[in-house]
Amino acid sequence: MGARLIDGLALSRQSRQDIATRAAALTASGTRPGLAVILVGEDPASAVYVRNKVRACEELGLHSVFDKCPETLSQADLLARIDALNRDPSIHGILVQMPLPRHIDPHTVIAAISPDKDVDGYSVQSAGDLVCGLPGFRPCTPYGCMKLIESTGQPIAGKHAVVIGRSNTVGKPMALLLLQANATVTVCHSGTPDLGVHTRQADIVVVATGRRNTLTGDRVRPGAIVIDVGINRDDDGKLCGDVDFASVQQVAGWITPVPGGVGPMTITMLLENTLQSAQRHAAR
Ligand SMILES: Nc1nc(=O)c2c([nH]1)NC[C@@H]1CN(c3ccc(C(=O)N[C@@H](CCC(=O)O)C(=O)O)cc3)C=[N+]21
Repeated sequence: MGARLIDGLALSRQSRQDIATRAAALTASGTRPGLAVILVGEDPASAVYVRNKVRACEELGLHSVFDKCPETLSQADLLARIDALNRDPSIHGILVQMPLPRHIDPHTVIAAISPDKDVDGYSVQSAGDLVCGLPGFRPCTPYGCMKLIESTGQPIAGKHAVVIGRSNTVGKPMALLLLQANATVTVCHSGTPDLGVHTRQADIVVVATGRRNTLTGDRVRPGAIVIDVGINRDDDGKLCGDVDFASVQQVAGWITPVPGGVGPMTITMLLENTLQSAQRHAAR
């Protein structure tokens, strides 16, 4: 048997077609959605992701600005660049790629982005909107995970969901989105003594620890939906997730691959948030 694959590339392709159609309509009515991406430094993985984001904008007909800054950029200079983009009417979304060099404080940088251009959903305002169930920007990775889970056609309400990881960017917002969809939610983390006790009860497992082989088949309930947020390299240098795909795939009902699962949907939801921001801007 084996799990059915949740194809993040196929779902991305469908969703991006829909975003492109809505973006074209908004552009025709006078507002072309625009995204600014700031990269500080030379981290090779970050360079790949940022390039993918800018390319996705171009493919969908969105306006994009790519600001590539040297590793030595001062925090004051970064804040000045953000301030200019905050006031630029052609820009509806601002993304500062993480991680930042050590001399720059990420919280200060996120707080400098105008809350109505926070398409990453990283600001305290966006986090508060999510906690309170108000409309606002949802963080792209957990937002994409929700779309991947929904694409199975299985109901979320009433299900037991286990989130492994508690980061501000993935674990915490993921738990809140699942809660909003009426799942019963357990959050596990590095201080959880026995992960399997929880994951064996789960109808849905989202793994976001950044560690290979966090979840193995013996800790999965037969038929469960497994979403793998991780991006790691195995001993051969090949891209792999946080899930031991070979063993989990034999037990689970559905599973996302790495690559081709959560990654492409993260970028798709960034485009969706940018479009929504431009729509809100046009309505004002
Ligand atoms: N301000 C900010 N916003 C982010 O959204 C953000 C960030 N910083 N910092 C880093 C993480 C990571 N992230 C990814 C997005 C797409 C893929 C992606 O497309 N992955 C492809 C593979 C790409 C490859 O070949 O390496 C896939 O999974 O199929 C991966 C990772 C966004 N992040």
